[in-house]
Amino acid sequence: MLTVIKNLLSYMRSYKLLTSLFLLALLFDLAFISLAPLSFKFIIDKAVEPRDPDYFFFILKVLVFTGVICLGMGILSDFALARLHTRVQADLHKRIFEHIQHLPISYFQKTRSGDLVAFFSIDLPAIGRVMNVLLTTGIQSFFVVIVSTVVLFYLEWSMAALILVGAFAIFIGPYLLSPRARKASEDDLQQFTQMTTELQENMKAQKVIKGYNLQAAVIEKFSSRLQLLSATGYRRHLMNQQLERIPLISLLFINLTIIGLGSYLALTGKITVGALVAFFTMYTSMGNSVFGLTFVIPALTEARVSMERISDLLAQSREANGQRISFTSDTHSQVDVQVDHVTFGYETKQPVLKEVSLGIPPGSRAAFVGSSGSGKSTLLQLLLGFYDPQLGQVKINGTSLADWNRGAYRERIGVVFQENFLFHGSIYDNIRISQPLATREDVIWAAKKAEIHEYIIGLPDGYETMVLDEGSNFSGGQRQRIAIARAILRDPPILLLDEATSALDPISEASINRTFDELAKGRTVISVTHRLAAITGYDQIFVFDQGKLVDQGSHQEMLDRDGSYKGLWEKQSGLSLSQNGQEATIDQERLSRLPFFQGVDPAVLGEISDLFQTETYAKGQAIIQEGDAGEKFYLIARGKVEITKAAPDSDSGQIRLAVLEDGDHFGEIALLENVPRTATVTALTPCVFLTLQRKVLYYILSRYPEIDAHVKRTLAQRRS
Ligand SMILES: Nc1ncnc2c1ncn2[C@@H]1O[C@H](COP(=O)(O)OP(=O)(O)OP(=O)(O)O)[C@@H](O)[C@H]1O
Repeated sequence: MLTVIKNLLSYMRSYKLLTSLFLLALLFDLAFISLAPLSFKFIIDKAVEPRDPDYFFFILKVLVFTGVICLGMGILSDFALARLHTRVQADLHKRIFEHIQHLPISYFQKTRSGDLVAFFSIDLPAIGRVMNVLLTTGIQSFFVVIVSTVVLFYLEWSMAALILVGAFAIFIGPYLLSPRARKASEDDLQQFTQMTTELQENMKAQKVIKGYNLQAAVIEKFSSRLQLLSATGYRRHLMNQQLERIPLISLLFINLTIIGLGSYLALTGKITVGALVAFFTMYTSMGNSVFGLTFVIPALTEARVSMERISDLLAQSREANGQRISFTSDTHSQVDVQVDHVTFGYETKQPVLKEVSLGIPPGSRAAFVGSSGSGKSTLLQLLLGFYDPQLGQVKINGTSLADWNRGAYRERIGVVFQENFLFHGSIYDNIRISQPLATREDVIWAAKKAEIHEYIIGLPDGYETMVLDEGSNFSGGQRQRIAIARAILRDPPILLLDEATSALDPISEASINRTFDELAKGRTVISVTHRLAAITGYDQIFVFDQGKLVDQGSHQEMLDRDGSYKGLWEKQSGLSLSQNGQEATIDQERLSRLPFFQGVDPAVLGEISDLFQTETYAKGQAIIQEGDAGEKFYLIARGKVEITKAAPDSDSGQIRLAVLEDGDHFGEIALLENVPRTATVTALTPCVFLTLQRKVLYYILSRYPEIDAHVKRTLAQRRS
């Protein structure tokens, strides 16, 4: 209880005047409430029994006069409390929100969103409640109990002493129960935040849930969650009921004792009738106050849990922020990036980047390429200062990023992520967010560069069109273009692109890449991409494999070197897309590099390449479902897919086996025989595939028995 009061006082510290006004007004109010019952003693003993009307009216006038003053004071205290309450709540909301904004990205990755929401939906209201209850019922009851106790001792000490013993019993029960009650509150809160996290996830996952017909499974999972929540909720309610019930039983016991003893004392003439009536009235008022106090206890227990959660949050370290260096206007276009022996892992013992060193001179264009999961995006996030390396350092213009003022540094960065968040608000505001000083013309200029202007002005509300639900009323490509417009509008000296065109169709992609080329002049551009054709003109390409930098140089230099880049390039070459991105083709040479077609006559390969069909899939769409019949082979002409398998324990969902991208293939066993698919394949970005049906392939091969045998043998070997 003391901790809660101490915390409340610290929240109210900034409002000393308002708090003093409230307490003063409350004091008047309370003085009247607690002393009014004493008037019975004077009315009965000095006016009613001696039949003295003058004295009676005198007391009545005093009562009315002080009553009116106290009523006014009571109203004043209500106003003061309302203001105090809202200001303290607003302060706490702001303080928590502000603190959350400065927490490192890693905090958000390990914290469930339900927990964050609960700070605002559960903890702050609990603090608000206890503040109200303590400052009204709490203080009032406490004050009345103290004054009444003194007056009761003055009226009749023996009965007052009995009440004190009873009061001890009233409080000792809840005191002993409170650790269990607190634990019950904590458990319930934890279950509640887990439920809200699941609920939020469920809302976002509706397409996947419906696409995979998972309704029954998620309802069942949610029901189990609700059962756990009901169990903790039941325990919490029961505890709170008991906290209120135990004092009531003690109160009943005291009532009975006092009635018996009081009447006996009056009967034997040890106290006057006036004193007895005053005693009972006073005692009743005290009893009500004690009763009021019993309501304070559950509120205190809840608030204590919430205050602990909030102070844990506020104790979380903020993002490291060097104070020394920030950009000056003359360094605007001079950003030199050095990565110096950097080792980093999200989990300290599992490095995702190992001893990476590279340099990107000012005004140059660099690309990070490599297989999925090789650490490209992670390095980009280190360049953004989202994480700090465990070993080595990232240097910007020769100074370690740790010494930069991160806010000032990031203000000079334009970044386009793979997934770009759009805020609830107009398209105009969503673009302008990167440059609050931008004029309407600037915003339109950026939108034109990002090739989204024409689309926006075609909408009924144009730039004022509202973005709903994180941008669900726009396509992935449109969202990406809005994000590109944002980055362009910022006019930054350093542009970071993380698969910035992954959601665009090939024509738009080529055209946006030309815009980026144009924008690159005088800036440092760092692009993470798996689409090598887009970066052949870059000054430097860095190739990553399993967290290591394995090759670097220009496109041509690395092709000449026959290193890992050449392998990546060859995988993607020989596949082309029509301008509209709807038709893909594969050339003979590329086909001959597929393991099971190696050594096959070029003429036959020519025939086979004509048999491939183009299939397109939207992001999130299932291409193959585990268990389905397999009759097709897939080659990714463009896009990225995820291969997953149901976990052996059906509750754990899907296990990710691999991520494949441009030039990769899957499903070749289907060319051999119709066996059920052993995994599920889902499009992570919009995808274009070249597909080959077993029946169609075998129709061709049937004309070439030798080749037929060779292909079947190689496929069978690959299967084993
Ligand atoms: N927030 C995270 N917490 C833990 N591990 C992560 C996190 N983000 C990425 N990883 C892991 O770090 C490794 C490198 O991931 P990263 O995203 O940097 O690879 P990438 O080369 O950019 O891949 P992609 O092309 O698929 O985006 C992967 O094994 C990935 O699972």
